[in-house]
Amino acid sequence: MSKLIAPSVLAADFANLQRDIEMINNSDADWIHIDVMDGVFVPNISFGIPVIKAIQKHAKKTMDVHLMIVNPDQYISTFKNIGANNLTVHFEACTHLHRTIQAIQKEGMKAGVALNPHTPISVLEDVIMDIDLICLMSVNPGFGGQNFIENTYKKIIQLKHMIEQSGSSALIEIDGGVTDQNAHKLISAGADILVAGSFVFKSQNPSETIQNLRLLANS
Ligand SMILES: O=C(CO)[C@@H](O)[C@H](O)COP(=O)(O)O
Repeated sequence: MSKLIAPSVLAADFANLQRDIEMINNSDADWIHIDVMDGVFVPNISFGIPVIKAIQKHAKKTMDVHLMIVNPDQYISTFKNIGANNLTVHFEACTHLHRTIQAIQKEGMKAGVALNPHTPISVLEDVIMDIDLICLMSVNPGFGGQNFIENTYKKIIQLKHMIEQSGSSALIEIDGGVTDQNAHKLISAGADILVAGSFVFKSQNPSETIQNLRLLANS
């Protein structure tokens, strides 16, 4: 399977959101990554339902929605209705994680589980067969533009091993501090999807940057 690039619109220009979504549509990007932050689970607030509805009107790529919120269960059908294809919740925010995964899949979406940098991958042992996507946070969630945490490589290797041993088909997504300096190494360690916000949107030519990341990921 070819490796996927998911630009994170957290770093887009919100005053020109349609332009930036169309840039993603016309680029080599595979998914569009959408970060929802509630100011409770993480110390920042990003955007919510009305903005995602506006994104849906223009987005032509898979909408990969990452919830950094407490009580995600109460919004699952709402996110389905506004176009989410993948819905990722945080392990640290879910009391009944298995129930949450089932509820997401029942709505016809792919279910993802995200782990904060301090959370060991061993917490996924009993749900690994049930999830479609694991998002390893390679920065502390809440903000774009942070430095990549090097310990992530070790976690990718451990997770890849767990996936192979179990026979799970879950994909590994890396989120935070992804650049052209670490993209190839992340894929070599076992990553399947790279989320990149600042590196794409703060570059001179975001479309070319996406193309370059995709080449590096698949080289
Ligand atoms: O979830 C998050 C941050 O909490 C990410 O999706 C960021 O949007 C990644 O941004 P960069 O580190 O690539 O700027």
